[in-house]
Amino acid sequence: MTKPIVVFDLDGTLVDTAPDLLDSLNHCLEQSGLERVDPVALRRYVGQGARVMIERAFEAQQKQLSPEQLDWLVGLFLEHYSAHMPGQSQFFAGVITAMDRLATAGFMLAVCTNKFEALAVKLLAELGEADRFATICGGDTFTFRKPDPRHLVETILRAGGDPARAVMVGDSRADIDAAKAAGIPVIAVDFGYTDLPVNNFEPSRIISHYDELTLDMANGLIMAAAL
Ligand SMILES: O=C(O)COP(=O)(O)O
Ligand SMILES: [Mg+2]
Repeated sequence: MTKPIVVFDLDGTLVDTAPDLLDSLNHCLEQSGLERVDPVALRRYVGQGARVMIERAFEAQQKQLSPEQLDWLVGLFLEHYSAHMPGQSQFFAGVITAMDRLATAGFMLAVCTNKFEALAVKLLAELGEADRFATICGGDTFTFRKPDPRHLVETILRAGGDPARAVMVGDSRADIDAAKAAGIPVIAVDFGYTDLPVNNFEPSRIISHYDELTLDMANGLIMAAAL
């Protein structure tokens, strides 16, 4: 039988990337003559990739943004973010041990993120963990991205997994909505980047630390989904 799979979101779920996203976003805003944003505001802008993050920051300051200027800023963001990687970004507490536990028990692991694929691969490689994932799919890997359920389903298929034996772990509405629309159970972490608390989006489970992501939890969710 196909191995079961756990698919992780990246920003705010696997890795605490906020300080570096904030630095690079503020670099872009400064270059455009806008005010810098703080870590609290950043949580409202992250989740749909860099392009949307920049658009949201402009909207919040009621500043116009032409398509050409947005393209230029996305390029500037990529250049700055990529050059400073891995910066201050770190895996969340307990997640490496949790992934070890899952892999030892026969689970495949994958990443489904709205970050650009190249940035996600580079970040995980620089943190020394890219090889443990069967696949790393970004917001530009397909023609659709979370909350579109196909982003998650296609990630699972690319990893060689079965969507009927899968669990998603995420921090935002996009993750939870994608998983629910795909009929895949979803564990939400409550320490990630979201403006509203994750319980509003009704995930299958909520955890506050990766010690709570046990084999029983993952197996139980897959079994319940099959009923
Ligand atoms: O960078 C973003 O905006 C979103 O990235 P995530 O899907 O890994 O949370
Ligand atoms: Mg996230």
